[in-house]
Formats: sequence, C-alpha cells, structure tokens
Amino acid sequence: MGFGPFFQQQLSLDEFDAATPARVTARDGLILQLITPSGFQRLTLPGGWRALPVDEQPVVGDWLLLDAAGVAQRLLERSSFLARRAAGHGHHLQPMAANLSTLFIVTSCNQDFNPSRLERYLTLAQEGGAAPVIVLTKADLLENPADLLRQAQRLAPGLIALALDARQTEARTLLAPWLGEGETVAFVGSSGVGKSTLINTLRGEAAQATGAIREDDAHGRHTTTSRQLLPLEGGAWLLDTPGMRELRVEASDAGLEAVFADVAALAERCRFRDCGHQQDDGCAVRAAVDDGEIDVRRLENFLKLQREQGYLRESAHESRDRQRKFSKMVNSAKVTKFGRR
Ligand SMILES: Nc1nc2c(ncn2[C@@H]2O[C@H](COP(=O)(O)OP(=O)(O)OP(=O)(O)O)[C@@H](O)[C@H]2O)c(=O)[nH]1
Ligand SMILES: [Zn+2]
Repeated sequence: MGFGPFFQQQLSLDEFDAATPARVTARDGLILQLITPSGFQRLTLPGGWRALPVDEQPVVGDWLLLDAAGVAQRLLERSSFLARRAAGHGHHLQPMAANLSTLFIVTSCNQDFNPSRLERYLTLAQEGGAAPVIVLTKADLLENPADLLRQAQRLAPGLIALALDARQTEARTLLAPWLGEGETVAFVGSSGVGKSTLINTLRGEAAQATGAIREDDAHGRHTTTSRQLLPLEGGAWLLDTPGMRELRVEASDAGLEAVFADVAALAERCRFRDCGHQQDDGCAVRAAVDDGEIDVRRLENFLKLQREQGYLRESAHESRDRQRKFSKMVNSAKVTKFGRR
C-alpha cells in the first residue's frame, strides 16, 4: 500500500500500538473510501474536518490514522501533494492527489508533442514533489523517436523520457522501474495521447474489472462508488481520478525556477537585476538564445508562464486591496452616520 518508513516514522509509540493507518482511495464530500490492512471500507468524516483549509483535508492518496474505534484522528504528512490553482478565483487551491511517487507526463510522438505544454506539467510535478517522467506514446508511428526523446529530455535538468507503443505489453517492462511495490503513480496529458490505452496495458488482467465496487450504504442500499487508487501488477498503485486526467496546469514560481534552471542561472548574470530578458542590453539570457544555447521557444514559454504567475499573484493582491478599500468605506460611512465628521 505504500506505507513506507516516511509514514511509519510519523507515528508516536501509542499510535504505533493502537492506531490503524488507512489510505484514501476516493473521496466524495465527507465520504471517504479507504483501504486498511483488513480491506476496503467507507468512512464519513466528522463535519469538523470541513472547516479545515482544503489542503489539510484528505485527498486521494492520503494516509489517515484511525483510532481503535475507527475514528479519523489525523492526516499523515505527505511525501508529495499536487494541487491546481484555479485561475480567476485568486489563489483558490484544488487538491488533486497526495503521496505520488511518480507523475507520468504523457504525450504522443505526433502533433501533440508540445515542449511548452510539457514544461507546464513539469513545473506542476516539481512544485508538488512528485518525480516527473515523460512518456512519448505512439512511437510506432515514427521511424526513430530519438530526436523527440532528446528534445523532451532537455526540458528540465536530469529529466527522463521514454518512447513506447502504449498498446504493447513491452510498455510494462519499460515503466517497471517506477512501478515497484508500494509506489504510487499517476498519468497526465491531453486527450487522445493514449493514457487509457497505456493504463489498460499496465493493469493487464486487472483492467477487465473496473474500479467500481458495489457496497451497502448506511440505509442498506447498493451504491456504486468508483475507487481511484487501483493496484497495478508490479505492486504499485495507480491514482486515476477524472480531475487528474483532465488536469490543466498553471505555472508556479518554485516549479519554474527548477524546470528552467538554465534560464534562472543565466538571469543571474544579466546586467540589470530586474531584467525582463526582452532587450539585448546586457541580457545574458538573450545572449544565450543568440548563441543557440537556449531555444527562443523555451525562453518565450518561460516568460509567459512567469507572467501568468504574476497575474495570479496580482489578482489575489487586488482582491485583498479591494476588500480593504471596501471596509474603509464602510467604516467612514458609519462615522458619518453618527455625525462625528
Ligand atoms: N499507434 C498507436 N496508437 C495508439 C497508441 N496509444 C494509443 N493509441 C490510440 O490512440 C487513441 C487514443 O488513445 P486513448 O488511450 O483513448 O487516449 P487517452 O489519452 O486516454 O484519451 P482520453 O481518454 O480522451 O483522455 C486510441 O485509438 C488508441 O488505440 C500507440 O502507442 N500507438
Ligand atoms: Zn536578461
């Protein structure tokens, strides 16, 4: 189930004796599907949990400690956490997944291959703490995917990229290093790149039975709930939520700096501290582009993601500002009303 030393070490002696670790396999409102050492079970979270900030509430992949009576005690600290920031709502966070070891970023060897989109996904993985692996599907449609693989590998320091035919069982062998006992993985990528095909290949026999299970709810009715954490053949867990598959990504500051480490390092050498890397005047980044060291496309995507990041921050700031002005106005209106002006 992936309950390794990282989680074990978070238990106190008492908890070690009396508490049961349970992993969240799905969540619907306050209803959690859990897997525990004694099997799958369903748990309604006490309402108080809802008052917690969203990122402190259980999400698929989380480890929850249950006391002897089966009551949820606390969430264990996460090894990774993917959340998306919904644009337009300031910094509203939408938790996606917890405790992923690997995020497979899937793209195909044909028209879908888009370095800028991959860089976006990479910043997400980087910020969340899940190790990214790029998977190029439909390799069978190319004579030689080596060139695309090289392009993909260059997108972040130390990045691994693989090319495969998602329909062939050989894909299992290629991905096996990331699918060992207790690992938790997820797949992201645009529609049609072959995620479902690949997942079916990896699940093998297990794929025939879907994630849906029938259970009796509190009123004795049969309900069908979909588990979103599914066992794979090598002992790994696949985290497969609708949100994960449809993930649209926003850039993040920390993620940007890591994925664009080359640009960030060059930027240190620009003549002006606040260099926007738009003009050649003393700009080390532009110079690297001219020397062919960095793709123009990569630099432009970096600047674009950085701008988006700025907008998000600004909109959160603006809404705070607006609120402040509003309460000021309300206060001064009160003062006027009582004739103190
Ligand atoms: N030739 C070839 N075709 C593939 C490969 N992988 C997937 N396909 C085909 O591509 C089409 C789309 O694959 P899906 O697995 O449905 O893609 P998806 O990413 O799950 O798409 P959504 O479900 O829309 O998110 C299907 O017709 C697959 O058979 C591959 O490696 N090689
Ligand atoms: Zn510059």
